[in-house]
Amino acid sequence: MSAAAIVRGRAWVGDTALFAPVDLELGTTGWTCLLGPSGVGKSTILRLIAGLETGARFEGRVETNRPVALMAQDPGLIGWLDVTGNVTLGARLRGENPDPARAETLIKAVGLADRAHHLPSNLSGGQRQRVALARTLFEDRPLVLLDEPFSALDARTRAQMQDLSAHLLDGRTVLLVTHDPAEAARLGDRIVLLREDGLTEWSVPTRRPDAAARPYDAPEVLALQADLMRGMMA
Ligand SMILES: Nc1ncnc2c1ncn2[C@@H]1O[C@H](COP(=O)(O)OP(=O)(O)OP(=O)(O)O)[C@@H](O)[C@H]1O
Repeated sequence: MSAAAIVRGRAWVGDTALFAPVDLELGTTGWTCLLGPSGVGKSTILRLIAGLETGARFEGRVETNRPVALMAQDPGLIGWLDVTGNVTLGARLRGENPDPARAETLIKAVGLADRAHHLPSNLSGGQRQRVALARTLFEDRPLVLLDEPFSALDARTRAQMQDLSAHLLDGRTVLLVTHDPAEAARLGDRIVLLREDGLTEWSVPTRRPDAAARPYDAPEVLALQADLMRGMMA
């Protein structure tokens, strides 16, 4: 299997079809942005790839051939661990000795250096989301699934975290679920829209620079954003 992940099939919740047959193949590198209306099944696709329980019945084929990190919508932080403890949780659960310097660098990179020893209850929603992002980046996996990872962030911080993620996840396979056409226009090497009738591949006219998000104010990015918005409104 040359792809990093494959999802082929359809899903039901109870007797109701969630989406028509989908055929999604993720390459060995690059960002695929998945957009679509609320409740259509985007998180379900991520959870299927991650091998986790979903609320849906899936008939088809799911394959992955590399270690996965999933950042779910809910940051899922452990309340009695501080920021550093949460960022290094996965490594510690696996019985590894997490590299403190790497954790510190990532915590600084997400703008939380002065919060490293705070508990989640003392953080804002956006700060908690950045802890979850740092934890996902700390996992250092070749296949990374991000479910609305920047949704709680202000516009400036969101752009900064998009830049950081594009840089740190360069060369990985990333599947990003987002509701934000501007985000997809900055980050997508591929953009796919999921609707009840299945997946539609969106044309992405410009190549994304290596290890960088597209500039948020570039005319071609604004045009792609508008085009996506029109597609989502249709
Ligand atoms: N644990 C569950 N049990 C039953 N139904 C569920 C469960 N989780 C999700 N669903 C249903 O499955 C459908 C798809 O949910 P999913 O979270 O995949 O949608 P989504 O496209 O990611 O939505 P959003 O953009 O709002 O996050 C929804 O109708 C939801 O109500």
